Amino acid sequence: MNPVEARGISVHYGPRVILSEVDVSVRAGDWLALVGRNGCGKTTLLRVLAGLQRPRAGEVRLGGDDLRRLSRRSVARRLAVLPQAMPAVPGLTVRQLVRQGRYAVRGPLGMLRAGDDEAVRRALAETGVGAHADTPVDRLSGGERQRVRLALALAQDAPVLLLDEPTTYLDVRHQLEVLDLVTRLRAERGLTVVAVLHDLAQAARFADHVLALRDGRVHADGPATEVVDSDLLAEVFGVRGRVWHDSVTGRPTCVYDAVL
Ligand SMILES: Nc1ncnc2c1ncn2[C@@H]1O[C@H](COP(=O)(O)OP(=O)(O)OP(=O)(O)O)[C@@H](O)[C@H]1O
Repeated sequence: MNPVEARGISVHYGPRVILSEVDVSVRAGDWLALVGRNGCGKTTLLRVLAGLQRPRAGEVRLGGDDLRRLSRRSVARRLAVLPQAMPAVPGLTVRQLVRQGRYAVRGPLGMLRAGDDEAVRRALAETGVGAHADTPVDRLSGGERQRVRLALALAQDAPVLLLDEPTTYLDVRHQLEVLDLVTRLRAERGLTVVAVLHDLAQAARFADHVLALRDGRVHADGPATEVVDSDLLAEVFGVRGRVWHDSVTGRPTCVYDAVL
């Protein structure tokens, strides 16, 4: 049973069709990257998979169970979402924020237990922000904040991680740091990852599978090593570029040459 499966997802905003009959299938332990131009519906699809948005048509199944029949808390035990933005509460410390991940699992009136503190401690340590546990989040750098966001999602101890543009606003070093961290956590925790990524080169390097959206439909879906090529660059992003397979990693590498 796949941890995440979606069939025939359609989303409309008024007369605008954002997604049309989109299928998504993510196997346990897999990393799927959602790619496509700005505004093509990547975030919308991620929100549908997370149960944060109801599609007009289609269904999502988590581990074989219909998402519509699962409680919010039960969904939180199966998947955690790293959102594009975090609530800006002045003075809120890193530990206080990351603890919210446990409330997602327990519910707003749920009492936290000893195991919850351990889950928070582990999430802080794994993301390298333990030293900042008592620092207000608003005093951290962008790179540190992104790791705190990841810690917040990890504190849920869910087997599936949904990431919405985890590298936005980060310099190239911090982008790699976050993607390396996700790679490591995925191996250590056996996580399944679905990530919206803006950069096709990063998707090709880090993800096993790539699903490219175009005009609200799935334009390509398959192993990164097979799907990412210069045709995809041209058809999905409107960019002329070169793609070759790195001799060391075997992964596709992209260079962007010109706008088509
Ligand atoms: N609540 C809404 N009401 C109307 N239109 C919306 C709403 N939310 C999103 N849209 C539109 O739906 C389209 C898809 O948005 P979405 O955020 O899913 O795209 P995206 O591929 O994630 O974009 P980006 O790469 O720029 O983040 C966009 O054109 C957006 O303007």
